[in-house]
Amino acid sequence: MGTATFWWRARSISVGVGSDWRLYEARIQKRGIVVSTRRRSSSLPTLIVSSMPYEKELAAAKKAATLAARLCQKVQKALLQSDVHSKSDKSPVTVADYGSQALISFILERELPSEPFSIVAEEDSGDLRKESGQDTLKRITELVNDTLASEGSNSFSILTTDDVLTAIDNGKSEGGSVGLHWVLDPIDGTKGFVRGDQYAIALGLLHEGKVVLGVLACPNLPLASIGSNQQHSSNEVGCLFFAKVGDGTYMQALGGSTQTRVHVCDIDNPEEASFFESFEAAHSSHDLSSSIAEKLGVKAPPVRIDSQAKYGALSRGDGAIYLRFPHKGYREKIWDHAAGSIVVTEAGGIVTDAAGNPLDFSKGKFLDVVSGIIVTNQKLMPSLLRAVKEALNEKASSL
Ligand SMILES: Nc1ncnc2c1ncn2[C@@H]1O[C@H](COP(=O)(O)O)[C@@H](OP(=O)(O)O)[C@H]1O
Ligand SMILES: [Mg+2]
Ligand SMILES: [Mg+2]
Ligand SMILES: [Mg+2]
Repeated sequence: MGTATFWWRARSISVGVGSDWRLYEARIQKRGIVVSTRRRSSSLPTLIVSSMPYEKELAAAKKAATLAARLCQKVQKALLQSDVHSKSDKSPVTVADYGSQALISFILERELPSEPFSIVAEEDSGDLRKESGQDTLKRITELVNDTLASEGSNSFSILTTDDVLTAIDNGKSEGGSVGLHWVLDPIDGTKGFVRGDQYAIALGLLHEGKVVLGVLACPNLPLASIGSNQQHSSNEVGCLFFAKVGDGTYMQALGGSTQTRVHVCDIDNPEEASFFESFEAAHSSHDLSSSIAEKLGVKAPPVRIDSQAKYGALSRGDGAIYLRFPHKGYREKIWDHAAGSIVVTEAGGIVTDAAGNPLDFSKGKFLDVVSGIIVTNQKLMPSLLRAVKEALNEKASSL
């Protein structure tokens, strides 16, 4: 008889019976749990169970977001007026938006062939299927193929215009509280992108309605801190933030390989804190956030930048607070917060609505929040919540 042995490591459990497992091995991989059975011809079985949750999903997401960032950088450099389209909500949608969505959808499906594939994404192919969209569709297809060719593999696929439409429309999933769903904003901060400022490629993964991993590619974000009063000799830009549930948040240079673990700042005195908000006053009330900042005693002026780059910057301690108060009637979408929120929470921060409730990503594409979204570290959250409540009450009584 063989002996039974248990090994415990940080994230794996191995149960072994017997000592020689050279002759047979079968692996079943399901939802990040690797189960291996190994036996030798004399039939002593060995069962190894190790948990590496979402490891391959994270690798695929980083690859997809990095390539999409390359595509977006190319377009932003050569941004032509004709690349800007108008959708019913009047937000500019660029060739890069569609190209990024098609590329990410294609790469995720290619890299994870054994998994059921579902993406909740911002764009759909409606306009590109019209006669008037044909030139744009050709341009997108060329861009996607050029980017795939730049991946360096000899056997890259060449996508047709139909393949591109199909890849974009993979993003029609409704999400929800059951199973695995990718959540994609192919360019978050489209207005910043068109202006030549900050934007992000934001990709998250939901499992049973909870965000379990997130990747944020921020091609124009400096690698050095952007907090107020910071001066750095390096002006290198391009950051990739990524986080997996229980594993912390990391940052690396886009296209680089050295990763650094990041943490939110540990300031507990609001007078030393600085805060982020949207560049666009139409997306978030600047008046309300300045009233909150005043109540808290924040001295520094707001840092206004576009996109989920704010979550990334906060996760590495560039600023202490992010305030977002959309104007009446606006409903938040999950792709604007899924990746950013896990990047911050895994770095030690807290993301809630204005009433202190955690964000609920399990209800489909909308993210219904009370009044707005607030983000900060553990120490500042109680006083921030008090200031938010006071400012909202004052606003309500002045109406
Ligand atoms: N009226 C509004 N209020 C709040 N958010 C809005 C808005 N109109 C658009 N947005 C969202 O704000 C996002 C940009 O965030 P930020 O203001 O932090 O830069 C946009 O993402 P897209 O650029 O992906 O469309 C869009 O989803
Ligand atoms: Mg948009
Ligand atoms: Mg967005
Ligand atoms: Mg977008």
